[in-house]
Amino acid sequence: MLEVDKVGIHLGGRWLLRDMSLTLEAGEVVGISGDSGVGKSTLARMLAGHLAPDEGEVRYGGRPAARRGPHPAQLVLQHPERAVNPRWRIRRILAEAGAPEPSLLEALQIAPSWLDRWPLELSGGELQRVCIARALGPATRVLIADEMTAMLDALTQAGIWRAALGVAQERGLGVLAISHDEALLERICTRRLRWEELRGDATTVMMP
Ligand SMILES: Nc1ncnc2c1ncn2[C@@H]1O[C@H](COP(=O)(O)OP(=O)(O)OP(=O)(O)O)[C@@H](O)[C@H]1O
Repeated sequence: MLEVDKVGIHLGGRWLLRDMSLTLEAGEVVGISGDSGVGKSTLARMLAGHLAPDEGEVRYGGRPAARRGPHPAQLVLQHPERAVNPRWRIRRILAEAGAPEPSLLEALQIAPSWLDRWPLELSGGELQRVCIARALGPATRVLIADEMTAMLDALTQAGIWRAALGVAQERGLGVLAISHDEALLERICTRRLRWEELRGDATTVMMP
């Protein structure tokens, strides 16, 4: 599904990431945790095709992502308001990934009445559901959640993860969850990795 093979990223005159490897199988929910500033978000951006690696290779289903068309790995960030155009109505934001399936909107509990609103007219949790729906277009194989629910209360956080993991499981997607919230990762992940384990002789930590 996803193979990260000894990738490195050189930014700001230094190697920010080097010799990082990781595999993610269909249906897995892999959690990555690590100290602040080590490069987790940079790795997430690279996996979603926002940044090219300076060495190594990332493969999706055995080959690099196609240059055209939707990227197979889609990234959802912590702040949904920074991930949408504030001058677009929700309907148009969702349409960036093609017309969303009504069943997807239902699974994420996106009310039809939201579609004609502006981003500012939704709560943070509601707007994050929209961003997740946009990330779960038909071509998506991997969902990368970078502190996806960090700013939300526990109840909203649980509801959003339940919905996102339900869709991921139904479609056999791989999920990479990056978070400082150890309790959350323990709840949702099938496998966990500490940042140090992505380097060189990686070993995995299996969760019960
Ligand atoms: N374009 C860039 N040029 C130079 N340095 C950068 C660039 N982008 C990020 N960095 C630096 O790379 C380091 C890693 O940033 P990143 O956001 O990936 O860390 P992180 O592990 O996700 O941190 P946190 O857990 O605090 O979110 C930081 O020191 C950041 O300042």
